Amino acid sequence: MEETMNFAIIGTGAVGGYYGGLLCRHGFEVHFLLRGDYVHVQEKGLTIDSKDGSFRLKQVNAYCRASDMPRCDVVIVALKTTANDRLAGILPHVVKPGGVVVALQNGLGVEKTIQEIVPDATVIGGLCFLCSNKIGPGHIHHLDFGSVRLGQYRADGAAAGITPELRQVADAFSAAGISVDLAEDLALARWQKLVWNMAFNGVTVVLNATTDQLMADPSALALVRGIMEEVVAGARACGHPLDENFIEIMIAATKNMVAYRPSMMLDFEAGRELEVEEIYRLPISMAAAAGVAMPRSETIALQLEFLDRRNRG
Ligand SMILES: NC(=O)C1=CN([C@@H]2O[C@H](COP(=O)(O)OP(=O)(O)OC[C@H]3O[C@@H](n4cnc5c(N)ncnc54)[C@H](OP(=O)(O)O)[C@@H]3O)[C@@H](O)[C@H]2O)C=CC1
Ligand SMILES: CC(C)(CO)C(=O)C(=O)O
Repeated sequence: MEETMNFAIIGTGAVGGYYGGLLCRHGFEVHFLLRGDYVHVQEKGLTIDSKDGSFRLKQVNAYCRASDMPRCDVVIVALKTTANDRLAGILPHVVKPGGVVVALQNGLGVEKTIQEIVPDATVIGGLCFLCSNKIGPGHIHHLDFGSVRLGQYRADGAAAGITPELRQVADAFSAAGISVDLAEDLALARWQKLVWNMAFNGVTVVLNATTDQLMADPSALALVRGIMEEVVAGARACGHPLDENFIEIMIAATKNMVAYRPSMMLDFEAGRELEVEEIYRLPISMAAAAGVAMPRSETIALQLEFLDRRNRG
């Protein structure tokens, strides 16, 4: 499959536009599904401003209807999770029999949703360590980082190990210049990423402060740390043994990071719906079912829901 592997990008925004753009630039056949930017991208292509080297793709395969797209070997889902209710009308049209779907999204539960829609597909989860933003029609600004951790989904939540499909997708990403590492246990990797996302995505919105401002203030840092402790406890109760010193690793990494607005803060500022369900509600309810309460995270989730409703009228 590798030589002729073709890709569909479902949601050509900060993540889909960036990684899809890199795959396309490398020479892979890539088909982009768009919404608001369709006419612009069909006429003018995609522009990627990147700290690793900017580039323009003058002509791309652009679509506004999934039913017009060819079936692809690898379908990359890069919608906001708030749009995942659209996937049932999209994926059955674009996934080749025996194909692979890669969910490049934050939070929990996204692979389960996808597997239920396309039961015969191999489903892979992708965790993006990326700072990217769509700043105009077909115009992506990649600010920092860019690596992806890929792991294969299993419905029972057990570690799937490193499968041939996982390697094939990783090889294609690497060939396109994307830094990839492989997770033997996708569920563990998703909880690890939540340690950062549950602490920073919501708190930056609620306190209207960037990551560096939170790190510099003892009260905000105590809140961040407290949420991280809850996530580690929740993960452990759900059978994913996160190490206690993982928190210190995340804190140290954030201290060394540039002042940053996580994707949820960017969504809030742009008036977009917040990904509260997958980043907060699902982990909180899974931890509760396993006997662990997450009171700080619950409070942040309630505040986010209020702010989100008010923000979007
Ligand atoms: N941005 C980042 O740096 C990071 C993001 N993530 C995660 O990645 C995921 C994707 O986020 P991101 O790329 O930032 O989001 P964006 O909002 O930038 O991109 C999503 C794209 O999906 C498009 N879209 C929405 N609904 C449809 C539809 N029905 N049909 C076709 N296209 C549609 C949107 O179109 P339109 O342009 O019309 O709105 C938009 O361009 C999220 O889960 C996020 O949390 C994770 C790490 C970092
Ligand atoms: C961790 C980070 C910042 C990406 O690297 C992220 O997941 C987000 O912005 O939501």
